Amino acid sequence: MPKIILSINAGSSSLKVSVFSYESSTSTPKQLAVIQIAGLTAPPANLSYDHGDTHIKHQELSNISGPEDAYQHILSHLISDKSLSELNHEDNIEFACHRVVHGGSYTTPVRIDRDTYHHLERLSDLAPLHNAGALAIVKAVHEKCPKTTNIAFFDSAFHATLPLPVRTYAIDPEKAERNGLRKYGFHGLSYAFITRVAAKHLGKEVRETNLIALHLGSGASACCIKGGESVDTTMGLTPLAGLPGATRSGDVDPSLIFHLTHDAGSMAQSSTKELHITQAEQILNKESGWKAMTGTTDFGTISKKASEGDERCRLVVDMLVDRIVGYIGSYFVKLGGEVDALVFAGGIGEKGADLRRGVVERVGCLGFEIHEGSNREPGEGLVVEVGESEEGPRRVLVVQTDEQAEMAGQCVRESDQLRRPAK
Ligand SMILES: Nc1ncnc2c1ncn2[C@@H]1O[C@H](COP(=O)(O)OP(=O)(O)O)[C@@H](O)[C@H]1O
Ligand SMILES: CC(=O)OP(=O)(O)O
Ligand SMILES: [Mg+2]
Repeated sequence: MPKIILSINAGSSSLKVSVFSYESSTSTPKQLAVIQIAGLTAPPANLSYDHGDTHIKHQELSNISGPEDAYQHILSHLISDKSLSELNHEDNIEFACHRVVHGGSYTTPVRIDRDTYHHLERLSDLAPLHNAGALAIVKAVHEKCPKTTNIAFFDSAFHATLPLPVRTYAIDPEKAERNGLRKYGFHGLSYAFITRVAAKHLGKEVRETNLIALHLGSGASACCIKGGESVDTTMGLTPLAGLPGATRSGDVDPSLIFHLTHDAGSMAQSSTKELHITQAEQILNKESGWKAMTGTTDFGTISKKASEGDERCRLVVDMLVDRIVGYIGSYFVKLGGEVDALVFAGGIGEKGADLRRGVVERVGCLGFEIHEGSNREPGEGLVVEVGESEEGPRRVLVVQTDEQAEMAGQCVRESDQLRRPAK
């Protein structure tokens, strides 16, 4: 009887769940269904579902107010789908894999027990848009599916290889050490997936592969990958640093916040007993980014309006391109010019042809060149070439990144170990 894995990805604007089956720890997990509720930050939320012959796209949902609600809805949907016979009861789920954005000092997946749960709870303040939602779902799985083993996979783990000078902030070293104040980096499950599939596509070993990878979704980041390992990334102590996002400012002068509000340090209304968010964090994480500049979090709409002459939308697109090319330049230097490919991924990276063209044109001086036809219509496939040159260095790729598949793959490989409670 195949075993079932539910792979749960709580992003800042969406909840994505993939259902996998597997036979043994040496087999490849088989994807059975993918279900997603998007638009959590821009109601109404909408559901998409793909399983066998059932394809639901953008079915509007009312009464979904957050990731926990979204999870309950997804679980009932999966269980009531009679054609998904492998999952007709909660007890069928052996593992639930949870994408937890901030893992602090954890560098490998961990089985979630009472201790790890409380440890992760304490990290929630560092990733206020993410960890709390993921933990609410862990709780829901624990209550609804008591036979399921919960495993946390960390977005920060891929960046455990960041060199000391890169991960160090120029602050008091003792205070930094005591409080864990350093660059962690995020979107690591996505970068691990991207590195593996891009290396395979390029016909190289992972340990020989150098990439400049861009994960551009509601949260956006870039990563410099040398010999298959992260050597720099744009997010920092929290996912706020680096590129701007849907509701995040990205990098600003740290003093700016004191000019934007007079009570930066007081607790925001959205704070709860479990989660402490200051006004400063609330404004920079939830009330900034392109939502603040254009009124929408949907970059597809912004991009379209920009091409129709809307000045604010044009500014948002140009600003994002400006920040991205700055990081590409920096990472190109860090890789000594030895770059196998520039990779676009995440909702915007995968769907935003105009943005890809804008970025690649600006880094033309480094030898990258877009192929207009394949960029417009990238075609199907996990890895697609959109650059002019399809051999040699300076390739431009679009990767359909899949954080859920990354977790399921790791879970299967380590299933014998993960099944056992920690000593
Ligand atoms: N056609 C499009 N062009 C550019 N961006 C798009 C398009 N369609 C969707 N997007 C953007 O993709 C983003 C969602 O990306 P995704 O990686 O799924 O997000 P999350 O951060 O929630 O995981 C949204 O900001 C959405 O606006
Ligand atoms: C870390 C992060 O920003 O994740 P997401 O893009 O899914 O919001
Ligand atoms: Mg995401």
